[in-house]
Amino acid sequence: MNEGMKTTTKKMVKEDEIFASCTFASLGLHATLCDELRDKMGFEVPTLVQAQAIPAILSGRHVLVNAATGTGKTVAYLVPIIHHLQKSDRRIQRADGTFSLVLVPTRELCMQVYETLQKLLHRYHWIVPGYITGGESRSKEKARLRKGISILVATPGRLLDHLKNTSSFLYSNLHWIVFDEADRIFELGCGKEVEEILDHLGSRKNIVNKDNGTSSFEFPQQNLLFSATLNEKVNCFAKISLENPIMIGLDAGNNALEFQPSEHGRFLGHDINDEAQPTRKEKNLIADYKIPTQLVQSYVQAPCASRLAVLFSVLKYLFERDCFEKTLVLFSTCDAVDFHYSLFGGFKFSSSESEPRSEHLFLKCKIFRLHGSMKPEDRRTTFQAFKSEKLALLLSTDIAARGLDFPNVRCIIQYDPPGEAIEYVHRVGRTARLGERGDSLLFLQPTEIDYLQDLRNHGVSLTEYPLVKVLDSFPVRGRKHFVEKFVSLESHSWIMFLQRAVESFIAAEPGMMKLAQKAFCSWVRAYTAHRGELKRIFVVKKLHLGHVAKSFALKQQPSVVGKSFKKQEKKRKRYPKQDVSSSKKRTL
Ligand SMILES: Nc1ncnc2c1ncn2[C@@H]1O[C@H](COP(=O)(O)OP(=O)(O)OP(=O)(O)O)[C@@H](O)[C@H]1O
Repeated sequence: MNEGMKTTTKKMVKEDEIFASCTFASLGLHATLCDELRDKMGFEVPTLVQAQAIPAILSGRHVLVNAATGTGKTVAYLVPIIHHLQKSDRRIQRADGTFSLVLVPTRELCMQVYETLQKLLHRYHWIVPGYITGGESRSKEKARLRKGISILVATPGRLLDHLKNTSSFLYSNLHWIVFDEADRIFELGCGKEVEEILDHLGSRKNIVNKDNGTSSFEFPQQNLLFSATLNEKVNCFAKISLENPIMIGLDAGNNALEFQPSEHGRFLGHDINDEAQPTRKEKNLIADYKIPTQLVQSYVQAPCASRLAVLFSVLKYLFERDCFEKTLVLFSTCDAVDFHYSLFGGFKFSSSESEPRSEHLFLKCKIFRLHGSMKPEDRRTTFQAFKSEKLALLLSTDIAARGLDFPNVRCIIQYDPPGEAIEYVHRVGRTARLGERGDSLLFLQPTEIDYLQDLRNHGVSLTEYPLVKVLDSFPVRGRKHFVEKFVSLESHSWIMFLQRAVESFIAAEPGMMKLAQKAFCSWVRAYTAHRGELKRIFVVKKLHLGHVAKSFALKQQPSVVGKSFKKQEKKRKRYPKQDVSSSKKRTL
């Protein structure tokens, strides 16, 4: 382990691989905005992607940006929009309604973009930022929309709701539509919503433009697509919605992607949910993923029955020996997050069984949890608290996997593997941001090891984490143990000792037992939801339910689990597609 995370985190990136050798002013931005970037945000020079994207957006062309996680894409699209709005001949007013729409896939990302906007607009009180997102009070949102929001950040579902039901929402001046995390927006079943949104915006725009051409910009409406990963749906959407776009961050070969001539602003009549077969060129576009070069990526091979004890040990090691600042652990379901949150927060332990009074909390760091079934208020509090903590652990579903910018997260642990390799990229992208150091650790069971090949196919390779050294560093019953010959993880004395202690803790706490059983059921359900090619790697039939039970510190597999699992399997066979998408949504 010492050789693992600790030494590898020294892998650093050179400044000129992240930052450009020019100034914000030289990109054509207004002097006041440059001051704002320096004084309010602390940004002295643009990042490489900002140096490319800002002039491109200022030029009025459609833009598609593909850049690694944590390279400053948010500012890259917000700043040119603010530049145009602040220099408009006639000061824009709230009564003018919405000029720019930023679509994002999650509530947390919505808040994050909104906060950045607030800072950037500090000196431009007449440009009003706002957000609308699921889980908030509709009537308060309606009131805000009625007053007028110049730059609106929104999640697709709630935006569509207001487009249909809030007559006072004025968007006849809409000039920019930004798709942040574009590929994610088109996944999660949002593709249809996006199409409907564009339908509303497109048709209304035509009608209003006929009556009053209030647009004060010299170029037509701009569409901007941003993501660290692209997929076929984005390609398909880009082809029909971007006219003669500037493409940034696509390799020379990929730039050859042929864009069909399209009527400007034409979004409709093309179903972006169609499983269109990508052409060879489009396949090239999604072949290799951009991962921060300084990120150190490892995997650990842990048999199912020992997974929990391994996770516990790695976390203890990270916080106590390596003094990692912040760590994010990703799970496949909300129930799994709840279970581990309660367990990690309550599990006390003594390394000597004969002295139970010397028990102390096993993990001594602050622990947070984040998932889609929490109340919006709790989600917001966690999000803010984890941001400002110096040393903490966040347990989350994939809700934290995209776009979120938590400072000083040093390690990402994927306890449950992601689905598509694309998700792997975004998950690990929560660390090693903007040239900072970072580590990631992917848990795999021995039966899942082919997943590494799937990642390699996308140019992502991982090294094995030196687990045994970590385990050997923990004393059992007050004594250091030295394993002469390593047989198997399950028979490692520390793992056996810890597993027994956790199982006894769960057995003695009825509340914990319930959480464990619930988490178990949904974990198995989520496992069945792996799609396409990945079904070959994450084979449900290979799961040993007794061992899975152990990974939730249950001494045996509860009968209810077996029934639920069989029912789920039956349902899956009957409605394969429907089941997959609904499971995928539920996990957030
Ligand atoms: N020019 C700059 N100088 C210094 N810091 C910057 C600059 N631009 C952006 N940042 C900071 O870099 C971090 C990453 O930015 P941002 O969240 O926009 O990245 P991203 O590319 O959108 O990442 P992801 O793909 O994960 O969404 C943020 O903390 C942001 O404040």
